[in-house]
Amino acid sequence: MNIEKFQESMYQLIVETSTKLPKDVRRAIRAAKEKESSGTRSAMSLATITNNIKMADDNVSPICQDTGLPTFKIKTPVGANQIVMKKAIKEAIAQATKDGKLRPNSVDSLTGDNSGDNLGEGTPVIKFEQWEKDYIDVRLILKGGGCENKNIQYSLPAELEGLGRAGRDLDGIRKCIMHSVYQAQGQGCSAGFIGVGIGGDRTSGYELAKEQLFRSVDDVNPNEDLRKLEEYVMDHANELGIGTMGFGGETTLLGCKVGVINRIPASFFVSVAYNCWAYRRLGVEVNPETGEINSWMYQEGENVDFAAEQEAQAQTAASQETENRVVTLEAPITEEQIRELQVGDVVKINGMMYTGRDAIHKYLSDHDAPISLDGQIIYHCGPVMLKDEEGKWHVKAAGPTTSIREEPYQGDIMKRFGIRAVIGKGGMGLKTLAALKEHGGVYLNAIGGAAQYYADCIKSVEGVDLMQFGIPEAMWHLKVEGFTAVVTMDSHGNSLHQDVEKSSLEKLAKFKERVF
Ligand SMILES: O=C(O)C[C@H](O)C(=O)O
Ligand code: SF4
Repeated sequence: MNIEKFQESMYQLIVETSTKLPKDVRRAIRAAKEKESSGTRSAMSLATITNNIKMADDNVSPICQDTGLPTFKIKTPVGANQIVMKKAIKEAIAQATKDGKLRPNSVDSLTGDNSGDNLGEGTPVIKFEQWEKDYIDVRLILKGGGCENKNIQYSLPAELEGLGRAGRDLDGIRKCIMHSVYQAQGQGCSAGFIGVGIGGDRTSGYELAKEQLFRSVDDVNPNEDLRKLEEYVMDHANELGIGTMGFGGETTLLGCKVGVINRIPASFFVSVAYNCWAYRRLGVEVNPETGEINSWMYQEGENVDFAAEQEAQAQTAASQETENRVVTLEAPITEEQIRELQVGDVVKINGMMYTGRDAIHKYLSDHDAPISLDGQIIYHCGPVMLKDEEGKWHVKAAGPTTSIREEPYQGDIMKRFGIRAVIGKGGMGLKTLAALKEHGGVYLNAIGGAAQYYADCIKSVEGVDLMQFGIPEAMWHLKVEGFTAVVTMDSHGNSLHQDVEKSSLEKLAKFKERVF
């Protein structure tokens, strides 16, 4: 095979997957958008999401800054050399990382060192299988960490919150799936897609669940029981009211695909792979002699380019036609300014903010801050950054990361350094809520996955500290303009996340009765 050409084809596949959502996913997102009434938080979030999809198309830049753990599934004709193919894929991955199409995401689990090129022990994942056909089928999924953390595996029989007993039958499986959507709340950047694997052991069950994410959103399950189950879940999961980003709303789930394999008598696993709206998976058919792409997969049917939606959003933003109050903030922020904010307010930020995520929060819990954070804003974000020839940094993608991971540290750090606002996504817990009240702080929810939209709000990179933690984990000093987020936890003890969790649990309990 022409291996240079094959490497080029793999590079194309990687770039396309990271920057362009497949057609079936776009249609599902458009349908969700059409269901939300205008002016609501969910409608505003979906408008930002569709705008972001269009920006990623135009900029050929990552849809979301978390480009995940690249996972390749490859089927080859007998005799194809898998060793050289693997090497070419790794080189294509390193090149795409260098070009800012992938974030350096491969981290040594013991030392925390980022390899910088996405290559390392176990990354990327490349799985081969042989088949009788005469072409190579390569599929790629870039599934980010936030939604991966919301995967869940049930061992039946089980006692489920809100739903009671789930037994070893189709109805027990139904309960697990409904519960999996509930437990994800908005933290996996809902509205999401789920792949479900019934049976197997813990490993093959999860494998099967992930495999389902390679199915087309609008296919029909050939197994009659599973078809009914998928339809049931799609009909009812949205009644949980979790909505986009967990803001409450009409659409919580965009797709549900279920597969089944045999199990052994003692084990009965239901494994769920949760994928965010930024459902980046594509595939190509490759000629095994020339290494060229014969055709692209998931490209049937209508394409939605979201150009009209982007236009409409520009008009809405201009007239600020939202049912919420819009407040402009610029750091340093005073306690009085924070105390005025209420859950539901839309905040537009100008001026400085500092990124800080997992490594920084751990570091700040027992070190001094490299700069004064008094009155400042911390952004839970691990951006994609590129350095130009003059050594100047540029932001290529910069959406929020899941905030709940910082729950053990956040409140103490805000109090100790005088931080007034944190921006992230998915909300935080009771410890942080209490600290916000005591200290006078606010939690702002940005739209998860909207990495192009937020990169555009960042006007310059003014500096960086703690680079030893690697690009996603360093503390970037960012100057922003018109950076929009929603107050979802205020200094008066209110939390939209807590409210949505409570109401969705009540709604979940409605699905307790046997259906199958
Ligand atoms: O690592 C990130 O940038 C985000 C992550 O995918 C998340 O959803 O929390
Ligand atoms: S930030 Fe959200 S959209 Fe991006 S990978 Fe994480 S879960 Fe997905």
